[in-house]
Amino acid sequence: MSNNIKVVCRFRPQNSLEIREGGVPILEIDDEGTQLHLKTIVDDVTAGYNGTVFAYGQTGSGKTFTMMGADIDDENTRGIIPRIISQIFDSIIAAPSNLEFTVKVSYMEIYMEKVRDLLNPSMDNLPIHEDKAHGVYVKGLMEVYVGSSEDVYKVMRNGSGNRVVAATNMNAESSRSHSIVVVTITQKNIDTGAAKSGKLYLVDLAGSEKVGKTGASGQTLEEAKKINKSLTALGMVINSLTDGKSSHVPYRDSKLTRILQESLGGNSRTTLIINCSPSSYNEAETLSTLRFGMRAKSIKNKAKVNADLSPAELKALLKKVKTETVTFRAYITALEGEVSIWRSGNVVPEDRWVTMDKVTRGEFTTSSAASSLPPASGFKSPIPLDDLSRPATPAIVLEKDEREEFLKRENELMDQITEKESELAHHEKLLDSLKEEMNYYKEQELSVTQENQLMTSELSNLRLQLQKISYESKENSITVDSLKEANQELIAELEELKKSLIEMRNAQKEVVHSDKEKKKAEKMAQIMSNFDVPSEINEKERQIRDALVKLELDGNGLTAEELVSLKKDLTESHILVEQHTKTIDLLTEEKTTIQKKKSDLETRFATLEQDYEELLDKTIAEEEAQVQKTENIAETITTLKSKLETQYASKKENQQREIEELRSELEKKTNDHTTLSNAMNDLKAANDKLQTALSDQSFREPTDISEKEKDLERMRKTMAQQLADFEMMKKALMRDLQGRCEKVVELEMSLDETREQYNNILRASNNKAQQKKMAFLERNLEQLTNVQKQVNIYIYIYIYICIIIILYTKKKLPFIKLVEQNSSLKKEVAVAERKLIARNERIQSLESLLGDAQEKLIHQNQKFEAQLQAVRDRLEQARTQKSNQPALSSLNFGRIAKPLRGGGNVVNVEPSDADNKREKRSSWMPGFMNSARQ
Ligand SMILES: Nc1ncnc2c1ncn2[C@@H]1O[C@H](COP(=O)(O)OP(=O)(O)OP(=O)(O)O)[C@@H](O)[C@H]1O
Repeated sequence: MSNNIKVVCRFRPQNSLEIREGGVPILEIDDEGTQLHLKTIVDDVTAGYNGTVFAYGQTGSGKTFTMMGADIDDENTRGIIPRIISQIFDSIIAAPSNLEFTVKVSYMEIYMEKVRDLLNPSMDNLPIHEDKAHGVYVKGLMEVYVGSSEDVYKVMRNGSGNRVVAATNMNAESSRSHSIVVVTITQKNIDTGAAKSGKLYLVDLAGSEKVGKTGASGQTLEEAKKINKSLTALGMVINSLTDGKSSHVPYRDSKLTRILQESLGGNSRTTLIINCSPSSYNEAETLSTLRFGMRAKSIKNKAKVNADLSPAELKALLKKVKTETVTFRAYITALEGEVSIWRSGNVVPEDRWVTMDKVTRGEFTTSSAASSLPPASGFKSPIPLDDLSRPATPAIVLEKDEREEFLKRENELMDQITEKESELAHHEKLLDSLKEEMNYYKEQELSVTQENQLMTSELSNLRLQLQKISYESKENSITVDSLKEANQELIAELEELKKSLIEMRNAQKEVVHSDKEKKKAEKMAQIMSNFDVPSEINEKERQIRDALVKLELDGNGLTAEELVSLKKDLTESHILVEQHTKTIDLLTEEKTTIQKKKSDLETRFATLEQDYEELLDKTIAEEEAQVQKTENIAETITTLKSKLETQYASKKENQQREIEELRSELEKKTNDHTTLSNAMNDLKAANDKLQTALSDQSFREPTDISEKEKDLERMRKTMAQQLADFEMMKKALMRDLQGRCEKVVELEMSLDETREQYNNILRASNNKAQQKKMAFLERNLEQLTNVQKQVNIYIYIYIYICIIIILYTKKKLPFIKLVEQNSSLKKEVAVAERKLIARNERIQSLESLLGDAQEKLIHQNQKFEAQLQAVRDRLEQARTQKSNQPALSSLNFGRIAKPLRGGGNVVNVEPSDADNKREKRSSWMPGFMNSARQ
């Protein structure tokens, strides 16, 4: 019984894009035209018919919205598929209780012209097979047993998550594939054993696209091309089915049409939903879609119940077939008999012509048929040998065996094609990964090249630097040499300066010495003027001498008493003189001590002077060092200053103390001198007295003159002796005094000198001045450094010119020139050799560095490759695991068949019962991990 494809149309409201593009609604739908009931198709499928519902339309027209709905869990917005599923289970519940149902669900998509199992996405290129028992089916597609709508929803949620969608200008979530949900319902009458099975294809097609509108590019564009190509193939199939002329229907032109072969002109009750946009913006597409629907509407399908007969029915059928066979055999035999008569040239009267009716009525017996001739070759049975309920592919009529053979061969070829495709895809992937790898290596190579270039430039920079440094070092060594020479010159100059300084100092010393002498003389004169004692002594002496002379002249003038007293006086004088002598001794001792002290002081002074000299030298040396270092100048100066201050203070203190001591000694001496002068005065007075007494005596007692004369002579001699001694002592004392005074003057002058020197040092060590000096010296040094080369060059030029002049005069220029050139060349060669050695060393080190870097790179590459390989292995492993345990972890319920009993009872399959039942239904076996057809 033929049945036309039902076509319904759904218009969605205008979307924001259409409104933005100025689209306006181009149709009106009345209230009654808004509802669609698809319960009939559900009943058909549960009754054993195949059914198909598919949505067709341009992209964004609402196909997915129609088929799946906005929300599968929302009663109001869920689409046709969940509603149909729900109705299927409602129908099962409503069915008689002697009917047992099983429901299986598969979910696939055709993406980029490859069949991909959405419940086991690793299977992304499944082959399409066809055989007599199953018709067209996808080999290896997972089928999940479900027991309720919820189970189906779960499966669908799972599968929908694996669908390929992408955003286009026309749809934020555009399906890039045709998705097909297959629900297989098997019904078994437990009373009769009769079974029926119906397949429901719920198809959400990918939308046809105008690339200009969708803005597809890259992968999306590739997808669009494939989508449009398969939709064109669908259109061609529909055209072929409906134009009434085509003998061939191109189902095999696309995977979509091949899978939907039964739905289009075959064993299926099909409903096509046309999804359209109401907007003028998509007017052309809407019209085209509507035309597609119109054409599809005229496709005639031949749906039949897919029944598995019960044993009784099969027996009856067998009996019937056997009877028919006997009849046909008799008919054939009768016909063959007739044919043989005709062939032998005889004529068979018309009333004897063999007909089926006559055979059925028994007019021709089997025995008579058996005696007839065998059938002629090329004889073909008029009985249709194939089940023509399914569209014949290929169109040419084939023998049953041939057709089976053809399908078998086709299946094999399909497997091979799929295998090749998978292989191709694998190779493409490999190619992609290799390309990626190659790109990576290219990048690496680029980076390495860049690095190499960098390193090369670095190397050349380093070489340049090396050359520069070696050149600079050479220059520096020359500079050092010239500086050394300059230094030596300066040292010599310094020596000369020192010498001249010493000379000047000596001259100055001499001048100072003469000045000193003068000053000394002046001072001495001044001091000595204070010591005018000798005149007094001389006076006394003169008086004594006069008295003596007088005594000599008037020898008898003294009395005995006078003489005694004179003697007494003389004795006293003698004692006094002795005392004075002692005092003089003491003074001499003191003088010695003072002299010693003086020498000590002189030594100390000399030491101080030496210290000063050393200090001065040290200061100069330090200054020189400071000039070189220009560091810690202030500190050094401060230290130096403080040192000098301390030294000066201590020196000053010592000298002050010494002066004080000398002054006190001088005072003491002055006191001594005063005492001595007093004693002299006393002595003078005593002498006077003595003279007086002597003069008196000379008048009164002229007797015993000779004795007295003798005594007097002795006394005179003694006194003269004493006087001589005294004079000597006086002279010595005066010398001593003079020496001391000289010393004092010298010390005072030395003190002045030291002070002056100290002031000089202070002036020299003055911070500001020192800093200025330092700055000056620094400037000098800088200038010296700056002009060093020039100076050196000038010096060299000068020396060279001098040498040339000298040599020229000696007429040895050419030879010397050669020698010079030779030596300079030798030097250059030596420098070049050294440079070369250094450069080679540097190159070697850089090469080793480069080698290291390359090694590192190779190592990294190897590491990366190993990592990549490991990742690949892991990926491969994961894929294998996934394919071995296909997506069932989330779909555990699908591993075992869930028979449902009509009336709403779920068949309670206890393990043992189930085993018993499974003996009858191999597809329900517990070990049935993947119910896909193999
Ligand atoms: N009847 C409708 N009422 C309200 N909105 C709708 C309707 N039909 C579709 N839409 C909305 O239009 C947009 C596109 O719908 P959908 O994704 O179903 O289109 P499609 O035909 O499947 O597109 P494609 O072929 O690109 O996959 C969605 O946002 C959807 O919610």
